[in-house]
Amino acid sequence: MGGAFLKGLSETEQYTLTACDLDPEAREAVAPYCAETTADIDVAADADVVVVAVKPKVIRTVLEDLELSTDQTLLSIVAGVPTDLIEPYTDARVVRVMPNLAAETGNMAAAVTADTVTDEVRAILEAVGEYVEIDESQMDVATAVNGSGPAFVFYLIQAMKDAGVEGGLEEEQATVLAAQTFKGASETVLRSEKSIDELIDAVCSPNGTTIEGMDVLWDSTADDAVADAVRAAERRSAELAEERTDE
Ligand SMILES: NC(=O)C1=CN([C@@H]2O[C@H](COP(=O)(O)OP(=O)(O)OC[C@H]3O[C@@H](n4cnc5c(N)ncnc54)[C@H](O)[C@@H]3O)[C@@H](O)[C@H]2O)C=CC1
Ligand SMILES: O=C(O)[C@@H]1CCC=N1
Repeated sequence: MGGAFLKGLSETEQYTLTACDLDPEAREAVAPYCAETTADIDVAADADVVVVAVKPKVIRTVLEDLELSTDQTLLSIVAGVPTDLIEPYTDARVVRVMPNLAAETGNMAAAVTADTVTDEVRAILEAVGEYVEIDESQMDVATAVNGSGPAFVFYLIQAMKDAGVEGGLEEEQATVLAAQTFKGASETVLRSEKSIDELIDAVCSPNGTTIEGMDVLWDSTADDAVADAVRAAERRSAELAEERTDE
């Protein structure tokens, strides 16, 4: 996720980016997008904003090694680790963000804690996509919707693509048609003033093809399955917080 963030930010040419990772392969992978890559965490002392992008179980070690001052911002993208567990380890202002992998293409959906976000962080998030400001109590569900969400959408694109292949399309043709359809539909939802129900209605020509497919979906439990997936991810995000609290 840190690599996706770096790649997206590098495209904007607005930031001087330094990547710090213990793994040489990880450093090599992001080197084209950074001014510097290093294993030396002390470089963080020179940054205005320090993004912590390690796995939840590693964050404490990293926080113990980071020495930041009050004029710096520590932006944590670590799932399930609340601000109040991070703050005791640092003098920096702590802002919690749940990003997603689409940062890489400048299409990230992110959620950020409203009571700690600064204009500096807003500018970073805006540079690589769209963000919403939420209460930290909503972070677990946001983690499920937009953090884990890309995987759920990949799954749905695959289901649509597979149906296209089964109907006779080439694998590549079906992939382009399914993925571009998700992309176009997403743009429509973001830009249109119509509700999603009104948009569905606009695609359903009277006695046409879409209404036949929609009747199948409306009669199915597809929406329940999606909601169950979001709830399972949300539960796991809350569990991660509890596991951290236990330590
Ligand atoms: N993968 C995703 O789509 C998203 C991930 N996140 C969050 O981002 C964080 C990272 O997740 P991933 O990128 O999936 O994991 P990852 O395992 O791919 O990346 C973590 C990186 O941290 C490095 N690392 C481990 N210990 C370190 C240390 N002491 N100092 C410096 N670097 C160290 C590892 O070498 C690795 O390159 C997690 O907390 C996750 O919850 C949040 C939103 C989306
Ligand atoms: O699966 C995970 O735990 C991370 C957090 C959100 C997306 N990936």
